[in-house]
Amino acid sequence: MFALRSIAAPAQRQCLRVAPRAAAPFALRNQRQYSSKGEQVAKFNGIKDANGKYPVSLIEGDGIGPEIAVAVKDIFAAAKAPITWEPISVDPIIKDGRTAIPDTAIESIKRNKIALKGPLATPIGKGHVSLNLTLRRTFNLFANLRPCRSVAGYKTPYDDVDTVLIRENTEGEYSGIEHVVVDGVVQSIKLITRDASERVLRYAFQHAQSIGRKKVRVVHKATIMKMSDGLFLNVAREIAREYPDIEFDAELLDNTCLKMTTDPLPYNDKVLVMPNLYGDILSDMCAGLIGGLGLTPSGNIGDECSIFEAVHGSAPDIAGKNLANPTALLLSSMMMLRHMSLGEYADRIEKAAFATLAEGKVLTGDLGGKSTTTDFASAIINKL
Ligand SMILES: NC(=O)C1=CN([C@@H]2O[C@H](COP(=O)(O)OP(=O)(O)OC[C@H]3O[C@@H](n4cnc5c(N)ncnc54)[C@H](O)[C@@H]3O)[C@@H](O)[C@H]2O)C=CC1
Ligand SMILES: O=C(O)CCC(=O)C(=O)O
Ligand SMILES: [Mg+2]
Repeated sequence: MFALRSIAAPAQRQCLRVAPRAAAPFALRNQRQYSSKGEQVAKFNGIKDANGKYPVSLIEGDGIGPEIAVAVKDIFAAAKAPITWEPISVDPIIKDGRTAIPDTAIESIKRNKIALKGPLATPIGKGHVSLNLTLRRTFNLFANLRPCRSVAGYKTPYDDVDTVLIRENTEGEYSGIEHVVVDGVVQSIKLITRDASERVLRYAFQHAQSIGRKKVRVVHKATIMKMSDGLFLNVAREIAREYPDIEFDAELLDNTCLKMTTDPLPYNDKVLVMPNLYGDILSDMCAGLIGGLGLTPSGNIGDECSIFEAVHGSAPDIAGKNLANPTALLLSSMMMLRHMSLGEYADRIEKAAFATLAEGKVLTGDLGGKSTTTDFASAIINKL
């Protein structure tokens, strides 16, 4: 039925028209929400504005960010989603010698309790600390939820991929604690704490329950990082005892990479949870299994507020050319709508987006098409 496309040979990719996959939307549907301490908390409790709409802080971001943000805004407007965008700038400032985001941005996100974010570029080797990390730390967004599902109509060597990856989001290898020991010798500290491990692991078990998965797997390298990954793994074993109905096991990261790229389907019944950098890398790898970074969403989940963003970065190689695929940010905004209990809008928009992808007539270059970001957004709007 499908023309086989090779991830390694994008030039030979073709699209076929197929019926859209039955509505099986991204995570957070029927989501129970929990605090980092594991208590069930009230659903999203943002306050509507005078027009009866929820204000959402919007960080358009760098590179392709503004282009894909316009696409999402146009689609939301066409779907009459009850959202008022509140654009904010997170241009870095230095506060007490550290990279920080401006107070106006912090106030906006705290007030609205929710934000949609485009990609933010990080300078290499020098300059400010990653603003993505700064946001996650500032708002204590302790879990990064990264689901990845095959898209009907876009054929890759792997059919029906449906992985759910949860990444510790505030410490680990991303701590950025580095110093020069002596000239030519630097040290970088991977910080793992019991507290941060507990809250993300508990979230992983609760998320597994809420989406009906019976298995949680920790991905680690405690053979080598015996103390840091060892602590994460030990905490996982402790938390697992609180969830006797969920099967728990652990796997070494390198083995996970091998197995997922050989046959990802055995991962479809599991929730994977892991320290920060492993989740960063594995989530890009998973995107590769289904057709690339243009397709994968994510949510940074915290107790007070949550920020939704694509897995991808600012894509400087295609920025400013109207070539980017807005699907990843759009699906992130669907996760956001479901988080806000606005699932009926998410269902409608998602159906139109998946139908457009499945039809294969209007696709961006990353999926083998020739259409622009704007054309793709218009095609979705036409289906709404
Ligand atoms: N959460 C965030 O804001 C993230 C930010 N970054 C930052 O982004 C910058 C660029 O990083 P890269 O390594 O180039 O990774 P990237 O994710 O920006 O791009 C990797 C490749 O995927 C393609 N791609 C990404 N998103 C796409 C989309 N929506 N449609 C079509 N193609 C897409 C790009 O064209 C590029 O070939 C860096 O400064 C990095 O620090 C990287 C990852 C996440
Ligand atoms: O902050 C950055 O520069 C990279 C972030 C990243 O790769 C991610 O969140 O997946
Ligand atoms: Mg990444």
